[in-house]
Amino acid sequence: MAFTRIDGRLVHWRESGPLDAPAVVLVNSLGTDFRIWDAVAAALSRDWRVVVYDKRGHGLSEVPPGPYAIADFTGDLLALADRLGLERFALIGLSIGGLIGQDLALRRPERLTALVLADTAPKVGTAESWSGRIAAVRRGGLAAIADPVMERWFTPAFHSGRPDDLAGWRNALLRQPADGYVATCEALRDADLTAAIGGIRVPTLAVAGDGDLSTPPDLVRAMAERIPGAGFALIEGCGHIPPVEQPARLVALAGGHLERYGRG
Ligand SMILES: O=C(O)CC1=CCC(=O)O1
Repeated sequence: MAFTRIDGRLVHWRESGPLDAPAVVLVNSLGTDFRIWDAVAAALSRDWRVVVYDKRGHGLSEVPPGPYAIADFTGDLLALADRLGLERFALIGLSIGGLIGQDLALRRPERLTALVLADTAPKVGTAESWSGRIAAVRRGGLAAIADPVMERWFTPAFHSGRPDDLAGWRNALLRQPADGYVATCEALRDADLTAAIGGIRVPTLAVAGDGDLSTPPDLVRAMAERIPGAGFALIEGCGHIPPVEQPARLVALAGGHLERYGRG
């Protein structure tokens, strides 16, 4: 693990795999830090230079005052890529991480070799749902929303079959900075790339957990249908967080897409 300052703000990041291999950056969802990628990074780092990082407001990275916008996260990612000397890279983005990937593909397509959009959409949730969540966290902290979030993150089979893992990931959510969480919800509340994503020209694969309650498969499929040439694949037995619930299946799908396009 490593820390670096970008624009004066501390960023927590880690890389693995051969430094001379083509690069892939893994971009997190709301309320998670880069530990969700451990199994995926371990598998991909056999062939790829894998970079993970805690986006602003999360994990051990700094929590600048909100509200944030998707463009802020995109700028942070580009600045980190510049610092690490990644001229071009593939991106696997989960949920808001996928929104950041869509935004980057629209703003700076020349920086991306390939895009994997996992459990995401050009617009996630509604203004009302985000406002409700923001108010709940401001009142009661992350504990106020942890149970319904766990229902969305993981399938009933995960809840019943892996209770200790469930408790651990619930702890991971509870320990995210509440101010950073709220500021990120504000970015999600305000983001709508629906009209823009038809302009994406980066080779894209969309994947969705069949049991995802946050960005259900039909929403993810509809996004793929708007992006020229994008593929779509379903991950069975999976909620909103495939790198935790079905890492091997995500690696198989994303790895295939990276092999095809990510070496460019
Ligand atoms: O917390 C959730 O509902 C899941 C989620 C929505 C956007 C994101 O990044 O995660």
